[in-house]
Amino acid sequence: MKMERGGDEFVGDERLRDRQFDGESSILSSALFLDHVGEVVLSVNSTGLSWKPVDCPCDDESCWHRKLTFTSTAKVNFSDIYAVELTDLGLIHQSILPKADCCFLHSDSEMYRFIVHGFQRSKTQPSMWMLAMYTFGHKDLQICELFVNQINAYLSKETGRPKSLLVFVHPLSGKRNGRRIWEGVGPIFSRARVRTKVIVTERTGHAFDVMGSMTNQDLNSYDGVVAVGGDGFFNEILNGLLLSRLKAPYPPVPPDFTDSLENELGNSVPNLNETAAGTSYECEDQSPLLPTSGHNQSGFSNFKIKKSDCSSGEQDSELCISNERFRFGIIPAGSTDAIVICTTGVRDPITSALHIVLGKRVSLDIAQVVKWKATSSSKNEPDVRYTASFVGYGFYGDVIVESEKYRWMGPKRYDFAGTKVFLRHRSYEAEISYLEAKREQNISDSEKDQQHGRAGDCNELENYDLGICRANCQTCRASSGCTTTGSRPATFYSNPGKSRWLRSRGHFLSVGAAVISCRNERAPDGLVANAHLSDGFLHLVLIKECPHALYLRHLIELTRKGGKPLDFGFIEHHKTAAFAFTSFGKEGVWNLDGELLRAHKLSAQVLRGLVSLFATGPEV
Ligand SMILES: Nc1ncnc2c1ncn2[C@@H]1O[C@H](COP(=O)(O)OP(=O)(O)OP(=O)(O)O)[C@@H](O)[C@H]1O
Repeated sequence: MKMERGGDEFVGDERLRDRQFDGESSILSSALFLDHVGEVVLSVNSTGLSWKPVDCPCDDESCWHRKLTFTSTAKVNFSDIYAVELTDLGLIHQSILPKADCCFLHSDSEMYRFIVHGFQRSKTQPSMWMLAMYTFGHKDLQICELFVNQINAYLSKETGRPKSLLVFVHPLSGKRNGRRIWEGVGPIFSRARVRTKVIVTERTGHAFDVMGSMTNQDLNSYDGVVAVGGDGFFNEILNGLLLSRLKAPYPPVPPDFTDSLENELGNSVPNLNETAAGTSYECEDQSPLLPTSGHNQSGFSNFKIKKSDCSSGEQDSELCISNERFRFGIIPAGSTDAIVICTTGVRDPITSALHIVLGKRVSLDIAQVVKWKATSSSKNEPDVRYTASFVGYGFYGDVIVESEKYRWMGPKRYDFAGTKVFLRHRSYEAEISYLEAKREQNISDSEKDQQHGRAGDCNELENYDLGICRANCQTCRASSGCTTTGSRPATFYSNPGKSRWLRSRGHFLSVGAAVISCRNERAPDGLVANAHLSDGFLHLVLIKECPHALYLRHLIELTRKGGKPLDFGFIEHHKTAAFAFTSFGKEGVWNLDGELLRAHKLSAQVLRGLVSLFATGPEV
């Protein structure tokens, strides 16, 4: 049989040849059969695999093999390979190319096989990663084993890939198919030999309780935690980890905000403006993610920094918790999945699973939100939460209240509730104070100029990429003081004294603070198209009372790709590191990732690059 020729041809010293591809000498090279293609010479070098068709022996100018197959070498880098596995004796299929008598392409044959597992980017949507499998066969089992061992040896040198993960699966998330989604991607983890401890949640708060009760030593045995669910579920896990461990200073607030709390609480309210300034920091080693922390006499929380881990000069404001190893992962199964869309570019469980097993890494800002008083008449009791995506008051809270009545509708309940709340058109009186971003930080003016085709005064801003956040985003790198290794010390806003407090008071249909752009399938560019994953800013979006029709136009703009939902006179958009909120009169509710929070007085700040995610940022 012709196909056997390739298997028999390379014997003894000839069997494994040293060849050159792309100028780099290969370590291992041999003729094998590639499933559905034909006979190829496969080579391994330090960067990856490459293969080329064996030369066709015929002189026939019309030979399909010569014409169609391969003038070029196919290549897969190790960074794009997540597993290789030896399989049983089995069929290698004939070429899918037209038959040609002169070449060895026209019959299936049984041989030993191994499969290289990698991925390919979708041609139409580069952020979408699709599984790719290359099955090679050879008559000699030893040849297959040699390749598998060599490829495995290189894969083990790939840095940053997780070996052990804690996985929470929310079975009722989104369309109630969290479990099925996990079963769909589970084999990717087992092929990549990532150990997974899987917990299928049984109730709200289950994942929070598990995360909160685990010791740091337990957490240290994992390289990260994966949520199979929606944004709310991820934030529950995030809070389970942070609330019991991170004692961050409360957000800075304007003096009158503190005064009004102090009047009611006496000395028990810390002077928030002094919290961070002048404190010293150190890190605790056992924590997988977080620094040790402690309260000073006035009740503030002090971060501690391990100086050797931090590269930026401004150590007094740095919190060194950006652990390179420990990361979060999200496999989308929810109703919105905005965090996944903003961090991978698509809402696709396979893409997310690949980002995780390949050990991708991106830093994420986290907002710390403190509810001080539930209602104007209730007691002051600071209650801290963390969010990776969005907090909203007014319209956003009312939609959640309304949608809870229609849970049985599944994700469609948000549309139904949204319409009802929109028709109601309720506004709430409130005062919002926010820290002015410094000129060189506040690039929104310049962003607006760009949008409108004006040059803008960009002198101070030339290092910033003013576009949208994407993989290897220059804005996030520049503003985080990223080191050459890509590590980013997490920081909190430490010096409010240097910035002015600005304020806005009025009747608002909604008050929202976005940590990220919040892109989703309904709002393809998100609420704030140019928000970044880790630039250290919140985007405050204040929508003032306005005619119904104008509000509808804002909502329609939100659903349009390339729309300008914030370009309306009744909308204020401020980039800020922190804000404080007080309601007057009729009180609305806050929506924190789908969870309701009653807060008459609330403050929030961004913690820059606090956590890392298994993701690259969108490839757009
Ligand atoms: N087994 C469970 N049964 C009921 N509720 C659960 C369970 N596990 C988790 N939850 C709760 O469900 C909430 C919502 O989950 P999740 O975010 O996955 O779904 P979603 O609201 O459909 O999606 P999205 O947040 O993307 O809109 C979580 O905050 C969590 O507290």
